[in-house]
Amino acid sequence: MSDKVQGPPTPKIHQQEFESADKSNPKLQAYHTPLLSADPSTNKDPSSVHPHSLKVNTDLPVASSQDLDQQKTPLSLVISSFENVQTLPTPMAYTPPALQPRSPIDQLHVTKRRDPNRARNLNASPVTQQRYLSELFPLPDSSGQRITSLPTVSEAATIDTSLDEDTVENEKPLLDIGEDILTGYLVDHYDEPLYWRKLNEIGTGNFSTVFCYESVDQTHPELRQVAVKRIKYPEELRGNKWDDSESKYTELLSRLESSLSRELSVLKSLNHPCVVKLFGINNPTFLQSGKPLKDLMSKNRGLPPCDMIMSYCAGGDLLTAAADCNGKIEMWLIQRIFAELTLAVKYLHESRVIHRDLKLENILLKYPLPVLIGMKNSPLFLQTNFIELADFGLCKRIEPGELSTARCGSEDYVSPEILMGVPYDGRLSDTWALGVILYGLLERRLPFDPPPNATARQRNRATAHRIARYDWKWYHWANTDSTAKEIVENTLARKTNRWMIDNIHESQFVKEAVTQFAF
Ligand SMILES: Nc1ncnc2c1ncn2[C@@H]1O[C@H](COP(=O)(O)OP(=O)(O)OP(=O)(O)O)[C@@H](O)[C@H]1O
Repeated sequence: MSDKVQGPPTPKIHQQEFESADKSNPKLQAYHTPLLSADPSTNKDPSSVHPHSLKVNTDLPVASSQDLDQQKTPLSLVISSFENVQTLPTPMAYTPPALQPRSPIDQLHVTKRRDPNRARNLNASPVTQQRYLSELFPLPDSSGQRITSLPTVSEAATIDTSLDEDTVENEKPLLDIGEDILTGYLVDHYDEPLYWRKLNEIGTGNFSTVFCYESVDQTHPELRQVAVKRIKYPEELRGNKWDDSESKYTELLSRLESSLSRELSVLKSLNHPCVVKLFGINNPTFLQSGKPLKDLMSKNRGLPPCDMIMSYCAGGDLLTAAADCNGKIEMWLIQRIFAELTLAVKYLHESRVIHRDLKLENILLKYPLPVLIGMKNSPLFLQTNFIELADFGLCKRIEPGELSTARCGSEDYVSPEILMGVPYDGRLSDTWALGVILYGLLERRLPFDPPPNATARQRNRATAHRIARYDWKWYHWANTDSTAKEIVENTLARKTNRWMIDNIHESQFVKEAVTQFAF
């Protein structure tokens, strides 16, 4: 059904000059931040722009070049190969009007982040950027500040509201047994608290900091080590400084609440070996209430922490793992990882969930890469999954045939139709991102990076520009055959011809691996 929806013609994109943070170093390549726009009333908060973000003016459907001329930020210093990855893309961040003076344009920022050090806990400072998106329909003028995920009206979370007020009233007080001890409750077992001890920080994203915890009593083998994803609340909502009678805060709070509830409710409903598991939560209200933040705030005077207790992936994320070995991952392992990823996405799509943020950073390895490689000759090889797909902060439940409008995702992985702001089939945008991932693993660079040996002009061209023109090609694999190539060629393609997840699943490359799995 969605294929019948025609996108606009390929946009004309004007390339303009930008400022370089270090013009003296020819090795530094710029990642480009396209300026997109959806709501003419939207303005940008200059303080919200990540210092490493780069904006390049593009003539995409909604922003005039004159407006875009006014926007300049420092370069993102990125080397677009795994050898020297410094930052990689961050999801699009949308800045609602907030209290800023109104500007003639509205914007959707695609910001950069991704320092592989973040996953190695090398004092990576949490990035203050926020994820997200713009909507095709206008946001209320009162919607303030930069916020996490912005659910749309049509994307409201599916929450179990059956318990609501009573549950909240009768909830047991949390035990306070030291700041390194986490009290948590398993999903649907909210009467029995369990305890974990903090070990270390294992990752940080725009919306959360992730820690490794070990179980205090060690009774449940599966729960011995867990990842605890602690939600970072938007600065504006931290502490008790804000005035909850002000509509801009109320709006921000309800968007945050809706987004968080959606992520939790989807995660709670999923059960697949290749998808990260939500074991529990530090406070049952987050899973039980239809309005957890408001309920908890009224009791706590301020936002209480939200700690999601999840399955732990000791190998960290695939981007960092690939960077650690300069992207040199053997073909059998690429095939294995990609086949598992295909199973995960197939499961999601069959469960009517779209992920919308598929990328190397969100593919977690169950064990460190050398351990996985060592498992090749072990009996466990086919019996255990190697990856888990994580970060459901932008996911959405869809109805059959439903098109989405929220413009969200991460710069290098975003499909042309999302970029152009037309209603899109989220399943096809997910398979586009799968094509980007597989290309990245094969070529050790992302498909819409400036080409190797790029001219200055090519380097300056925005990623969005290349995406909108389907401008990618093979380099390492130009003269070599592989069954993997057909997947990339059929996913980094126009939506009318693009493969769905079942096509990928049926491809020789994936089928060969999947038919051997015993998990
Ligand atoms: N279950 C886990 N096991 C091990 N590491 C994890 C786990 N979950 C997350 N991490 C690490 O923490 C990082 C951030 O997690 P996640 O992507 O869920 O956070 P986020 O704030 O939603 O990020 P983003 O800014 O991409 O939206 C991951 O890239 C990964 O390195």
